[in-house]
This record gives sequence, C-alpha cells and structure tokens, in this order.
Amino acid sequence: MSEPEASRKSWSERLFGGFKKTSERLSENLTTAVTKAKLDDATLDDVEDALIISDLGPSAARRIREKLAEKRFGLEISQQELKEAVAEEIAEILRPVAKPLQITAFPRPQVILVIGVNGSGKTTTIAKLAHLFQEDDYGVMLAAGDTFRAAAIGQLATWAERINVPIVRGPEGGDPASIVFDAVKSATDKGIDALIVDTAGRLQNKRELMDELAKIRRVLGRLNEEAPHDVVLVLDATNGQNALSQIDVFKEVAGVTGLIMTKLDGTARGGVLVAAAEQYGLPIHAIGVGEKIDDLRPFDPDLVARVIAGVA
Ligand SMILES: Nc1nc2c(ncn2[C@@H]2O[C@H](COP(=O)(O)OP(=O)(O)OP(=O)(O)O)[C@@H](O)[C@H]2O)c(=O)[nH]1
Repeated sequence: MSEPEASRKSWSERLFGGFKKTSERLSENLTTAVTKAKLDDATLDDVEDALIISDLGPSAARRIREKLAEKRFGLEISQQELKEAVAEEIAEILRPVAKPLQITAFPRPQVILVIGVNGSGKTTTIAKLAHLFQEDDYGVMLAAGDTFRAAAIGQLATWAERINVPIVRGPEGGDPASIVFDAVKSATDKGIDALIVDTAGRLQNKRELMDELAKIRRVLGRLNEEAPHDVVLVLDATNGQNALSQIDVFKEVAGVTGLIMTKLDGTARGGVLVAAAEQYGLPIHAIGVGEKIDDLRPFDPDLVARVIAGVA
C-alpha cells in the first residue's frame, strides 16, 4: 500500500476536511483551557478534561497531560504551541500502532477475514481495501461469507463488479465456511494474492457468531495452517466509546489482529481512534473518511495526529 506524492497530498486535504468536526471540537476545548500564559496545574486539568470530552479516553488524556507537564510545566505556552504539543503526544501514541496491511503470505493467497457489526462500514471497507491492493498490482478476490442477509451478498457482489474483482458467493443462509473453503481453492488455482472474506456481524448472538467464525477458522486451517492471516475489525467512529466495547467483544469472539476505523468524516468523535490505540495497542491498518472507493488510506500517524489536534 504505497502512495504516490500527488495522491497523498489530496488525501491529506481530504483528511483535514473529513476530520473537521473532530479537530474543531478538540481545538475549541483546548482553546478554552489556555487562559493563562504559563502551563500550571489548573491549565493541565483543563487540557486533560478537553481531551476526555473529545473522546480520546481517560488513559490517553492522562498520558498526554503527564508528558506536557514533564516537558513544559511552568513555561509559557501559547494556544498554538499547546495544540502542536498535543499533536506531538497524540502522534507518540499512534506511531506504534500504525501498520498498513501487507501482503506477505507464502503460499498465497493471504486470507483476510473482515469482521464487525452490521452497518459499521464492513462491506464498503472490503471494497476499498481491495481497491488499495489493486493499486499495488495485487490480484484480489472477495468471498461473501456474510450469508445471513441476502442484501449483504448482493452489496458485496455489486462492489466486486464495480471494481472488477472475482467474488465467490453462495445462497442466502448458506454455510459461510463452505463458501470460504471454495474461495480459498479458487484463489489458489487462480494465483490470487489476497482473499478478503466478509463475515456476519451478529453480535446479538455471540455464541452463534463465535461458532461460525470458529468453523471458518477450522476449514481454513485445513487448507493452510497460517490462514486466516489477518482478522480485521471494522469500527464505526461515530459510535464513540461504544466502538471500544466492540473491540473487547470481538477480541474475545474472533481474535482480532488489527483495526480499520471508518466514518471519521462527519463525526466529532474521531478522538476515539486515539483511545483505541492507547487502550488496546492493536495495529491500525487504515482509516475511512467517506463513501467513495478511494476514501480509505493506510494510517499515517503524524498526519492524523495533526489533523485531530487541528494543527495545519
Ligand atoms: N461517511 C462515511 N460513510 C461510510 C464510510 N464507510 C462506509 N460508509 C457508509 O456506511 C454505510 C454502511 O456501510 P456498509 O459497508 O454497508 O456496512 P456493513 O458493515 O457492511 O453493513 P451491513 O451491510 O448492514 O452489514 C453505507 O452507506 C456506506 O456507504 C466512511 O468512511 N464514511
């Protein structure tokens, strides 16, 4: 998932646009925090509150406060300097988790299970991810493992046609494990690099979902011991702190190996990305800031930190 300079530039502009509500919120809260020139305890309290109100979570807020105190306590600080200092501390939290999805599996294909609750943006994200891999000249195939709803199969098939990738699908109510089995065989025969598997997002029935995913894993394991190579959880940023509880549940149910956060556009709750990084330390592969096919990009921690803190 490499990026040419021009596309990165337009992406950074889109990112600033997408994150506008989040950065305005944090910016506003930080601005009210700095009323005195010197960084004292009262100001630090206000900064910590501002970070919590902006969805970065108590743990990241505390950590950023401590770092600011360590480096600048008693020193004069302007509003702009404060935002820049906060951006740097956010970047410190995000850098260790920024890990683009790499296609490294040998033998191919790399099997990527995509999980998440219905409506999180799972299907759209699968298409966007496939598109990213296509841009790097990888051969991609999709598997419609969410057989619970006919609409989900149809939606994935529409995307597959639009971006011109093969899809393996079965009937509504079909056995997801058997679709995945067929898909791996077909992907192997065709020399496909990445097989992206959609799965059902029925968190209401944890037991069933767990059994279903366990069966998919068993079947995959028979074909390739390493598969699934990735289990990517798609989270909707507009869910704020609820997105974090979904990490807890899916970690237990599915053994998550990485995250993609979507819908960071149009929400003021983008700070939850920082909370997720701080609390779980799971790799964040990419972020989504819109509904279009190229609205998903690998996660650039320094850029995102500046965007969240509202530093141009
Ligand atoms: N604004 C915005 N909308 C998004 C983003 N990603 C997905 N969506 C929209 O969110 C809605 C749900 O996305 P889906 O991909 O259908 O989500 P899903 O998790 O597969 O949901 P089901 O199909 O209900 O299982 C769609 O209208 C998408 O266009 C994003 O990054 N930003």
